[in-house]
Amino acid sequence: MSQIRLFPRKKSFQEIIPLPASKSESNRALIINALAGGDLSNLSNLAEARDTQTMIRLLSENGEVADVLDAGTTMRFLTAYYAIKGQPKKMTGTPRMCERPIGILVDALRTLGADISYLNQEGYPPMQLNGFTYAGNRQLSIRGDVSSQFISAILMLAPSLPDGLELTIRGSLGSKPYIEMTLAQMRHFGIQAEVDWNRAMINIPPQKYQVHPFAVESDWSGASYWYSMVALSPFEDSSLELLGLKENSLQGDSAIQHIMAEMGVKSTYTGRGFLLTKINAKSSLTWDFTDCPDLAQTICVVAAAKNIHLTLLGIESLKVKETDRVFALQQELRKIGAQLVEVESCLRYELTSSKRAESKSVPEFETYDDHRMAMAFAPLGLLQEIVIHEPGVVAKSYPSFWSHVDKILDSKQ
Ligand SMILES: O=C(O)C1=C[C@@H](OP(=O)(O)O)[C@@H](O)[C@H](O)C1
Ligand SMILES: C=C(OP(=O)(O)O)C(=O)O
Repeated sequence: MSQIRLFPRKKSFQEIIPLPASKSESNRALIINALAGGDLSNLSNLAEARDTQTMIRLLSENGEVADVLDAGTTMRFLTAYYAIKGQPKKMTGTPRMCERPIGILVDALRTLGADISYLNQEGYPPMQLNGFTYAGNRQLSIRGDVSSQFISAILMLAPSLPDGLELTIRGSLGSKPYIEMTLAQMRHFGIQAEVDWNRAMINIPPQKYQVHPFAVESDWSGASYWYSMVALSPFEDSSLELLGLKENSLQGDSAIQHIMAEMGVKSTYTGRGFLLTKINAKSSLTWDFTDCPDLAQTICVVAAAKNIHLTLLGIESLKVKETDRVFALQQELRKIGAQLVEVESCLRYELTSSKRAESKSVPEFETYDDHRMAMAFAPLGLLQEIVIHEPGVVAKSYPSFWSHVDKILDSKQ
């Protein structure tokens, strides 16, 4: 079993972090650019994330099997891409990927004319894509409460359908900023869409994508762990400058600026990114994570370590991500004396922590095959020696994470 041991340096830090690029923007850019007929040189600053590197590899291969490993966007976006292109393909991934739902996307693709069969369990990968015969339906209704990735996947293909698409989103909608990111990137490549959020309708006439150069922004989800570092540093003059973040981002996780303003970090735009400095934190906070589910782990760990009473809303989608993140958080937060409790079935959780005692024993954190468990707990290494198991999980979104951590913490693999 591999592990990394982190030790506090007991002094302040002032460092520059060259953040990695966003895998969400990269994976959209790759699909859209492929649909536009552009080559890879058109896209700059593509993510080093394994999820993106897997997407690049699969788009360049002509094999019968697409194994996406544990990449949700890669699975959902490529399923729609190959299905509507009529490309026969077996879609598969890690055992966990085969437990993550895909039935809503498959049903929508079947309505449009895709021939898809499940190879194991109905509603879950692996699937066999057998071809596409357009069914003539330009109207499609899709549930929005399980994963926005199904909607993004369909939207990117919509301009290529013979009649375009009128998409209605049913029920509550999670991760909406990711859908807005999809539409913004489509717009960048020349696509006009009519969006009526009041009626939850998106109308996309049939159109051709135009090849335009696209530069991927740094990753705001990855930035969140550096916000934690500043929030948890015991030294008032600790600061970090995060490079490559835009003042007006397409990424919903840029909300970390506002959450952390309440938890002790001020963000100042520098023209090439953001400077993070320490300010006072509130003693309690309620946040709705419906729009930014990937920030929930980051925020839980900081709240637990700083004894901030946290009420979490909108975290139900966490159960179907890389792991059941609610369960994983409950198990690991206990090790620093914090309790994450469901108080209203799936709707509201409370995080409370007893005063964090400097424990004699070194806490060891499991990572559940989830990059965000490793990265969310790492900042605790500023407060005491800790161990993180299977640190290699970070490769999914942020392969250079530990080398960046070396700038402010001592470590031993
Ligand atoms: O579209 C995207 O790039 C993503 C959407 C979100 O998933 P859900 O829509 O399933 O919440 C997010 O959690 C994931 O990391 C990336
Ligand atoms: C949920 C995530 O990714 P995906 O769904 O694309 O696997 C994530 O990166 O936190």
